[in-house]
Amino acid sequence: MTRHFDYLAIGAGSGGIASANRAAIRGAKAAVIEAKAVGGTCVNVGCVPKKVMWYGAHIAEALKYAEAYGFHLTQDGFDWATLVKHREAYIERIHGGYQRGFSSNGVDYIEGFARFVDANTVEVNGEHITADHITIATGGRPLIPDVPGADFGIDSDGFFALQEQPKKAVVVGAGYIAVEIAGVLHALGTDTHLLVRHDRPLRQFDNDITDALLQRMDQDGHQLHTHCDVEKVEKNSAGLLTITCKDGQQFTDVDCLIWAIGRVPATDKINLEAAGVEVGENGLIPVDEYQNTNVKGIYAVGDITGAAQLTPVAIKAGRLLAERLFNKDMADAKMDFSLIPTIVFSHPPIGTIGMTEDQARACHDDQEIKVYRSQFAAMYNAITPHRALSTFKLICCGPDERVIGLHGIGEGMDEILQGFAVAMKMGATKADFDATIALHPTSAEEFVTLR
Ligand SMILES: Cc1cc2nc3c(=O)[nH]c(=O)nc-3n(C[C@H](O)[C@H](O)[C@H](O)COP(=O)(O)OP(=O)(O)OC[C@H]3O[C@@H](n4cnc5c(N)ncnc54)[C@H](O)[C@@H]3O)c2cc1C
Ligand SMILES: NC(=O)c1ccc[n+]([C@@H]2O[C@H](COP(=O)([O-])OP(=O)(O)OC[C@H]3O[C@@H](n4cnc5c(N)ncnc54)[C@H](O)[C@@H]3O)[C@@H](O)[C@H]2O)c1
Repeated sequence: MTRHFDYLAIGAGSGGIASANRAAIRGAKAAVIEAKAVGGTCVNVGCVPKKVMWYGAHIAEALKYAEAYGFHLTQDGFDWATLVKHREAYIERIHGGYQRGFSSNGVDYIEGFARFVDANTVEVNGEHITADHITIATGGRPLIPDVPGADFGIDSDGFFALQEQPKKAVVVGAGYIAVEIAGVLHALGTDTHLLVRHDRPLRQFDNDITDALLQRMDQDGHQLHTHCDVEKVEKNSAGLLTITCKDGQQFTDVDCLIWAIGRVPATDKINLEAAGVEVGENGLIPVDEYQNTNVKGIYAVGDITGAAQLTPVAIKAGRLLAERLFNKDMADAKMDFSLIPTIVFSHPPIGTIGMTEDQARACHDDQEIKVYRSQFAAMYNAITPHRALSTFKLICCGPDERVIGLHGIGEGMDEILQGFAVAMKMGATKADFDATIALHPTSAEEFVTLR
C-alpha cells in the first residue's frame, strides 16, 4: 500500500514541523517523518535543554550576588540529576504540544528513517510514501575530529545525556556550542577548561564584544587555553582521560571531554542520488532563494542548506515555502536572510545583528563608518563585589548614520536584542535611536543614549 501526500517533510525538527503544519493549515494533505524525537535538534539536544542549563547556571551566579543583597544563604550542594529530570520533563511536555498541533492541523506524523526511492517517493519502515512536494529538513549531527582517542569524548548530544555532573571537563571548540557548554559547566562548579585553536573563541563576532567576553571569563575564573590543537586522547585504567595538544600542553584526570567543533549535515544516508538531488562537497544541499533544490518538487530548509543555522531561520524558511506552495496569495513568498539577529548564551549573553566593525570597514569607505560604544557596570552586579562591565556598540553608515550593526554583551542582552532587530529591519538611523526615550534604569537605555 502506498500513502500519497501533497506535502511531505523529512525531519520533524524546526524546519520540517513548521513547514508541514503551515502546509496543512493552507489545505494540503501533509505529513512529516521523524527518525528520532519530535522537535529535532532544537527541542531535544539544542536550544531548549541548553537554555534550561543556562538558567541553572544563571541561578548559580545569582547565588554569588545574594550576600550583597542581604541574603545569608547556606548552600547545600547542587544536584545535577534534579535539574536534568525537570529539564527532560519539560521537553516531554513540548513533545505533547507538537503532537496536539499535528492533530489539530491534520498533519500525519510518521516515525521512522526516510530514504529516497525516486524524486517523488521515500521509503520508511519498508513502506513507500509518495508526495507531490518533498522537503528535506534533516538537519545535522555533531562532528567528531579524526584524532587518536577522539571517541573517548562526547559531543553536545552526549552532554545533554549526562546524568552526573562532570568533575573535570575539557570542552574543545570555539563556536557557540563550546562557549555555551563551557560557561554552564563552569558556573555550576565543574573544573572546566575551554580549548581553542586560535587566540580566542567566537572569532567571527565583533572584536570589542569578544574582548569583553574574554575579560568577563577572566574575572569569573574561566580557564581558557588558546592555541590548543588536540593531538591525542588517552584513557587510563581509572577511566580518566589525558588530552595532549600539539604544542605539548596536557590536561590530565579529565572525566568528561566534549567536542564542540561544528556539525555535519545529515545528507549522507538518505539516498539523495536516487532522487537526483545535488549535494555540495561539504554535504550541504544547495538551494535557490525559494528553497528549491536542483530537482523540481524537492526543497530543502534549515541547517542542511547551510544558511544561518538557527531555529527561527529554519522555521521561517519552512513556513514561507509552505505559503508559496499552497497559498495563492503568497505565490512569491521567500525568505529574507538579511539582518538575522543571534544570541550566544554565554555569561553574560552576547547579542548581535548586522555587520561587525571589521566587516563594515571592509565593505564601506572608512569615513562612511561611525562607531558608538559604551562600557558600563550594570546595576545588577555593580552593588556586589562582582561588579562587571557590559559593552554595547553601534555601527552606523553613511551621512544619515543608518545603523548597520548592533552588538552587545551584558546581563539581559538576550532579551534586549529582539526589539532593536525590528528597528534595524525598518532601517533605523542613529537619529531614530536618539529620538527614542530611554527606559530607566535599564541596560537597554545605553543603546539610545550613545554619544
Ligand atoms: C547544542 C545546540 C544549541 C543550539 N542552540 C540554539 C539556540 O539557542 N538558538 C537557535 O536559534 N538555534 C540553536 N541551535 C541550532 C538549532 O538547533 C538548529 O538551527 C535547528 O534545530 C535546525 O532545524 P532543522 O529543522 O534544520 O534541523 P533539526 O532540528 O536538526 O531537525 C532535523 C530532524 O530530522 C531528523 N532526521 C534526520 N534524517 C532523517 C531521516 N532520514 N528520516 C527521518 N528523520 C530524519 C532528525 O532526527 C531531526 O529530528 C542549537 C544547536 C545545538 C546543537
Ligand atoms: N545560541 C545559538 O543560537 C546557538 C547555540 C548553539 C549552536 N547554534 C548553531 O549551531 C551551529 C553549530 O555550532 P558549533 O558551535 O558546533 O559550530 P560553530 O561552527 O559555531 O563552531 C565550531 C568551532 O569549532 C572550531 N573547530 C573546528 N574544528 C576544530 C578542531 N579540530 N579543534 C578545535 N576546534 C575546532 C571552529 O574553529 C569553530 O570556531 C552554529 O553555527 C549555530 O548556528 C546556535
